[in-house]
Amino acid sequence: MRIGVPKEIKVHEYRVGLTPGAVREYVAAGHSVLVETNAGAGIGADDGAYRQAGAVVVDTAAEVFRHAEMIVKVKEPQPSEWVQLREDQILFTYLHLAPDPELTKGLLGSGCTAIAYETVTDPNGGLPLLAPMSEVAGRLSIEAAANALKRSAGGRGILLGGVPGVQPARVVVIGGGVVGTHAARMASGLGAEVTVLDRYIPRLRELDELFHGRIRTRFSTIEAMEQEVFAADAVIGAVLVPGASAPKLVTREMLKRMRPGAVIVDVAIDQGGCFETSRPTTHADPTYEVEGIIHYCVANMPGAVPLTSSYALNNATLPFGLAIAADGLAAVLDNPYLRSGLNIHRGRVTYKAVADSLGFTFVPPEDALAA
Ligand SMILES: NC(=O)C1=CN([C@@H]2O[C@H](COP(=O)(O)OP(=O)(O)OC[C@H]3O[C@@H](n4cnc5c(N)ncnc54)[C@H](O)[C@@H]3O)[C@@H](O)[C@H]2O)C=CC1
Ligand SMILES: CC(=O)C(=O)O
Ligand SMILES: [Mg+2]
Repeated sequence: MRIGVPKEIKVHEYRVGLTPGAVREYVAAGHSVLVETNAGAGIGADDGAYRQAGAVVVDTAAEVFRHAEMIVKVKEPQPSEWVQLREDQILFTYLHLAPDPELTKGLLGSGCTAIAYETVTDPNGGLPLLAPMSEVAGRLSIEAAANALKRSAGGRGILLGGVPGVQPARVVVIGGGVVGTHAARMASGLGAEVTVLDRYIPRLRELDELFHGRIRTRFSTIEAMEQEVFAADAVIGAVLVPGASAPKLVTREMLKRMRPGAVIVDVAIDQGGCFETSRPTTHADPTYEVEGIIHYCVANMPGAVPLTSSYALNNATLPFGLAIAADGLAAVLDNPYLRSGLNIHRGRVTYKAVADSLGFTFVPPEDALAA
């Protein structure tokens, strides 16, 4: 198969769909790889490194989109990218369609087959292609909170870990999955007081074991949420209902009862965010204030640490990308992980939570692929 890797064009997005090492694996398996010039600049991989790995380096994204049978990216296609997609093409990348009707319509109109990293699902309900970036974003969320809490940034001026004799910050993490666990690990490691809210009790048990009592866990009810959020210095939004728009768990009214200068980091913003007042921001201008609360809502947090993130992402995507390259749509039909990753195929929405969120008719992947 001919694989194409355009340079990422989202604001301050420095990751790359394939590292030179991943290119080498595709080439070793008999595929050809087209890479846009400078696609790897953000991870210090120059065109020479890609050529050495066996890629053909081309001058423009247009050449990549014209010739490739499968496009491998990181972020959801931007408008100038989705207009270049076509019916016989496979797109393999993060999509986050539920909060994005324009992108969904664009992909439907292109006729392409779009497989979303974030809904590729293992037999236990785990999300193996989301997990590595959730690990990164969870860890970064505490750095973001620490920065925004500084007085010079508009925050309360509290140091996460405090110092001997002065109490540390209270960090509340809503959602104890991958993002939440890694946020809790960083925050407790820095000495903050950490509480994790989740509505899945087995997960709370696992966290209790994992942290040996160094964090508190609470079952997520409206009452628990209010008590924790009102007393928090920083709140991390880390919930997920796979593929669906995030539930709005903290309202604008609730912000009025929070501590002035407290910070919210809405990691779930890529699925629409779990705070009523969240709107996507970029690394160029990451924060804004509502009701005296600093909001950090960057939808591509791992893009800030592209070296770590690109390698972590490629480790996870490589076997699936190779399977698609080997067998095309047959791999998507046969492999249950990839079947659950299929979000769009030839003008149909094939992921139920996306269809439900946006009001489209859901067509099961098996039916869409058989048509
Ligand atoms: N902004 C960014 O750059 C990035 C954002 N993310 C996003 O972070 C979010 C979380 O991802 P993961 O941790 O991987 O998901 P996950 O599936 O591992 O964890 C989600 C957790 O939320 C819990 N949950 C669901 N509804 C809840 C509710 N109403 N109240 C309390 N808990 C609830 C679930 O029980 C689960 O434990 C996703 O939206 C993901 O796309 C991930 C990576 C980067
Ligand atoms: C998961 C995601 O949205 C990201 O890594 O940017
Ligand atoms: Mg997005």
